[in-house]
Amino acid sequence: DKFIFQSDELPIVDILRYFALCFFVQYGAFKFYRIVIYPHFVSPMRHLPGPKDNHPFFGQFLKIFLQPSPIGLHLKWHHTWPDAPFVRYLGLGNEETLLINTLEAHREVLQTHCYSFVKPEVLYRFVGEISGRGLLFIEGDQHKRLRRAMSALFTPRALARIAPIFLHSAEELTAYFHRNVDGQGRIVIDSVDMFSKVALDIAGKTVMGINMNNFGGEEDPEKSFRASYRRLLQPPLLSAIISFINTAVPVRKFIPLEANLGFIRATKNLWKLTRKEVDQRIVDYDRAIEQGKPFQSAGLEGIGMDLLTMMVEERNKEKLQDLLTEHELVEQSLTFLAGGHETAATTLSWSAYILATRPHMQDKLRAEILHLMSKYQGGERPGTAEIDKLQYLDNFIKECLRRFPPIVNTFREPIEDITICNTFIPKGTLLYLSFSVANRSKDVWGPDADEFRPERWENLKGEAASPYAVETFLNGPRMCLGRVFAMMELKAVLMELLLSFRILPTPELAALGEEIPPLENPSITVTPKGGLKVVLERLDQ
Ligand code: HEM
Repeated sequence: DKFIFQSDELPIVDILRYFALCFFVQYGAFKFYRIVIYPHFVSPMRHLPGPKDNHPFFGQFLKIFLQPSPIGLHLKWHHTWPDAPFVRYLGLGNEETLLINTLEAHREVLQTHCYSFVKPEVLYRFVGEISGRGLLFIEGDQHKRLRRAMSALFTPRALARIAPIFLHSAEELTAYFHRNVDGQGRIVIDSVDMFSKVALDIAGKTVMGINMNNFGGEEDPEKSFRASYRRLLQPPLLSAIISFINTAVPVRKFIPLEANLGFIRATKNLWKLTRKEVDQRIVDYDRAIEQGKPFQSAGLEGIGMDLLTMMVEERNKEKLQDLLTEHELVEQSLTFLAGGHETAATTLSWSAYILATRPHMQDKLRAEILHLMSKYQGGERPGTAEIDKLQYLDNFIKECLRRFPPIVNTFREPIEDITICNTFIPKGTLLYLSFSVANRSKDVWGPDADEFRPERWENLKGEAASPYAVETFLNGPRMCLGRVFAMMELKAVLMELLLSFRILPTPELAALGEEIPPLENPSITVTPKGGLKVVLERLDQ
């Protein structure tokens, strides 16, 4: 009996062992092929130009993060092979990655063959946890449909309903500075932290019609939007490292360290807070309509209209309940909040840095604004259409967005084998788009591409006149939907600030001269390392 029992059992155990062994041998052989053999001896892209000093397993992955700047290595490769449409390098596990390198290659990927590319999962793991899937991550026909619906919120008419909020918030900001100046009419601010608060305050009002009150009151670290975003966007080093590893290998769920758990808690909190607002808005909006009253978000005090309410309006008007489900409204609100606030904040801190270190630009900008203001009296402010006509302000912000694009990079991946600029790219290859590479090409912008020169926008020539010469908002069907919105916001804040305050460098900043401050790395945004302090001095001082 014993013998029969054993002979029945053994084959199952043996079979399992055999399968396990086969699985591991095959997996090991496959990984060996993908990591060692394929990229070096088989890949059709192996002869493309690119760095060859690869680590046997990490490729260039570690080097990118050990640089003093998150954009340095890609810029260096661009300058080494300026004419190559793509620069090939190896990432973690020798994954082949193509840096989109020339203007033509950008146009082909983003416009001509836009829908042959999707955003890879790696990008979702990079920002999607914070921004939600929303319009940013939806693909193909679904994207076309949602984009059409969302575009209704960004027409000039729709933006005119939102714009007064920018001016109002900018006035609130300067009032806050006035209240907090010292006896000499000065206040030292960390522009990174301060503008992050400002931009989130504006996003709270314009996206969801709520007052996040980032300039006053107690902050509950577990509950406020601000605390959650700060935890996610300015994470402790270990948390940032885990996030970067998570983009390559999805390990987030398996790391029980506090640095990771804090990230997960902050993300959950953002979703919870946003869902609460969306659910409430749908109820309040429907109630107002039933009662025949126009709906107005409580946080806006009648100043303007927010995107969430406009989405609910649009969903009712156009019968879009299948497209704009409650879940979709949450995702979309998160996309607008995340997409709009840290980007604008980063641009404002770089603007403050430039204005503090280049006083002649500040004087010129203020003179232009004061000239416009001379037409208005008694605290009255021009509308956004008038502000938009300020040519130097426009050039200044465009140059800021060109020279300091706030986002480090984005990714694409072809959904089929494709040939772009005579380069065969197999399905699933990772394409890396560096905003700084696109915006700072010397071939396009000339030898002074790295200099900050607003005047260059007065007379764009040759390739610099192409929309693809600046990719800060991207181009083509997946271009940023909030571009005009963002420009209005930036102009309103800078205008108000320059009307009341002189921006001066701190002694540390003055010591840097025109040298660019060091940057955070790793980071999603191009942000000065450890913040960037400037002094604001009342103009009447
Ligand atoms: C300086 C400010 C901003 C910058 C630099 C910026 C940049 C970008 C970039 C580069 C993309 C494309 C990402 C990709 O496809 O990989 C994008 C997409 C998007 N942005 Fe912005 N953005 C800014 C402000 C805003 C604002 C204020 C909003 C909304 C209130 C917004 C909403 C969106 C949306 C909805 C998309 C997805 C578009 C689509 O895929 O169809 N952005 N943005």
